[in-house]
Amino acid sequence: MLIIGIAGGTGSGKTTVVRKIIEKLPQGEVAVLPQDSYYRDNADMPLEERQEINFDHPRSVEFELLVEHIKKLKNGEAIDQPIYSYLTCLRSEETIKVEPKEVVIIEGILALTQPELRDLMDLKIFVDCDADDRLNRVIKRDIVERGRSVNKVLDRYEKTVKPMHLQFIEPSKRYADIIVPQGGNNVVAINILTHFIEKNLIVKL
Ligand SMILES: Nc1ncnc2c1ncn2[C@@H]1O[C@H](COP(=O)(O)OP(=O)(O)O)[C@@H](O)[C@H]1O
Ligand SMILES: O=c1ccn([C@@H]2O[C@H](COP(=O)(O)O)[C@@H](O)[C@H]2O)c(=O)[nH]1
Repeated sequence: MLIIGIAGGTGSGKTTVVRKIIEKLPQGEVAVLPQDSYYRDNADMPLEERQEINFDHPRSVEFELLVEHIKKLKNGEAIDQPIYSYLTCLRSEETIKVEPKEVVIIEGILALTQPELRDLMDLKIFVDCDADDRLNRVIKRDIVERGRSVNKVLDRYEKTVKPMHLQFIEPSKRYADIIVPQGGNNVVAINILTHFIEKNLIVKL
């Protein structure tokens, strides 16, 4: 099993890079563990309070469960991956059964900040993108997909997203084996990564 970590700021293009890598690999070879699925369940808090949580701080994510799940997959066991909603800021009662695959991708803003998680990764990638481009994309995306207003997105960006990016995410770039500028648009980087993964699969089979 090849375990790949893909980190980078919000809106940097992590999900797009993952999608483009998967498209190029044989079907059914890849399992994706999005860090966002592991946001802690704060069902005991009212919605207004949940919406004020600092979701860009490592303590907001149940990394213990993510690490446990990766270890299980490595051990050949299936996992029940949580489902998280950005609209309600809650975990669903349902889960997704994820079977062990030849390639496991862990994708998320804080994926390279945790030593125990990094130690499980065979390849660490940081998707790099200018802050103004990321903010531009996040405004558009959060209005359409996450039920936010422009003011709400800008307010969160100033209060938590930007400071946490500078404190935790940007410094985690030093742990990356490969830094990918221009995210999903970087055809050369996507091809290099895909070839690396394919080569490792052939060696392991
Ligand atoms: N190179 C790009 N140019 C313009 N928009 C992009 C680009 N890459 C991603 N996007 C868009 O920006 C948003 C965030 O991209 P995404 O890949 O989900 O980033 P992340 O997973 O890092 O938050 C999505 O709506 C996506 O379609
Ligand atoms: O309920 C939530 C939980 C998280 N967020 C924000 O999402 C981004 C990380 O997701 P990406 O897909 O990598 O952009 C992070 O900045 C959190 O603040 C949210 O808006 N609502």
